[in-house]
Amino acid sequence: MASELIFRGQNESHQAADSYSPKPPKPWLLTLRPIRYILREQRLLCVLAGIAIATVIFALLPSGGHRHTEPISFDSSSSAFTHPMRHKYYEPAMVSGRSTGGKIPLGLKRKGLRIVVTGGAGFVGSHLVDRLISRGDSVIVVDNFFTGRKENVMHHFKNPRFEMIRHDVVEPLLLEVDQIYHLACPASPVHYKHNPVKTIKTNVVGTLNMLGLAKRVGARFLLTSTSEVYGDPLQHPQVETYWGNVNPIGVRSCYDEGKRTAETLAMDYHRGAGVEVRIARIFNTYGPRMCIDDGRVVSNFVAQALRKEPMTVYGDGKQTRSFQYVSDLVSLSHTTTTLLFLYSL
Ligand SMILES: O=C(O)[C@H]1O[C@H](OP(=O)(O)OP(=O)(O)OC[C@H]2O[C@@H](n3ccc(=O)[nH]c3=O)[C@H](O)[C@@H]2O)[C@H](O)[C@@H](O)[C@@H]1O
Repeated sequence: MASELIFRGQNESHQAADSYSPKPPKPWLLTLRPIRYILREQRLLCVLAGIAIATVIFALLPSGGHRHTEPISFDSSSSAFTHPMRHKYYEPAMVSGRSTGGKIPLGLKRKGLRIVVTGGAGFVGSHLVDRLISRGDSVIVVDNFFTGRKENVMHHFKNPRFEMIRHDVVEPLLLEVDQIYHLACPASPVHYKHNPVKTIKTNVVGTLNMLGLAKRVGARFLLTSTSEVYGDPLQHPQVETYWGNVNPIGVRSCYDEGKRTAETLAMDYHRGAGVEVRIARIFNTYGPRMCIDDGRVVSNFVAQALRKEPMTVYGDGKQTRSFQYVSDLVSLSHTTTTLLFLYSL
């Protein structure tokens, strides 16, 4: 009995000890429980979520805190940190029409633009490349060397801001650039009549490819057109609103109509796809690096004069042209890219 009593007593005390009376649950512990579970069991998920949150935070923060705020004037007596600095600093974004990005400490020079010059090894193109490089831009020359020559740009070969690609614009090309100067095409009658199909293909397909590139990367586009879009003009001098008098089936049509189509394409990409385009109608240009066998009147006359040969005047000699020196053209083309839509040079 005693043992029974003892046993019962033990049993009772055990029961008393076992009788579970939970503490009132803390509500915040209940909410933490699933989080603790996720932290313990889904570590990979947590790491990924952390990365995503950090990415969102860094993307929302401005990359250069001072860029979207008023410049801080460290010393009211000094103008060095006030508006002139901001003006200088904002300039590249305005020129390219979009931000050049990156964190640039105050006081550093503006970042140059990345520019592709098709036909950049040619007579006009190489002078344009000189101008862009001296301005501080990075230039990629694309040329198939049909009329262009490496010698025209070889003085830039050691410059890290210069690159050259042997490429025919008739084939597509993908480059990350801010601006496209599209000059590639034989411009002398001797050259373009030599291969008319290639000439019109360069003007149409080549321009299409370069405009496609401009659209894709958001680059500003300059088309170098020609006075030949006026054909045999009935109006003198030709104003930009004059539509011309062009023979669509003549021996010069590959160039004349090719450039007219190139202009149409440029304006359609502008209206239809929002590409920023400029068109420069270039007249008869002369200057250093012009090919001696260019076939145009200035090079012919100079070459004949140097050889002490008689100068050949075609027709009755009463025809007129507008002539310009290449450096004048290059500085105007550069202005045109910044300012105008259509410009007869
Ligand atoms: O002046 C222009 O706007 C255009 O010049 C050239 O076209 P073209 O007018 O035929 O240029 P040139 O070959 O230099 O001829 C100019 C004039 O001089 C004459 N000429 C040319 C060469 C020559 O040895 N002798 C000569 O009398 C031509 O018959 C023509 O009337 C180019 O095809 C275009 O790219 C350019 O835009």
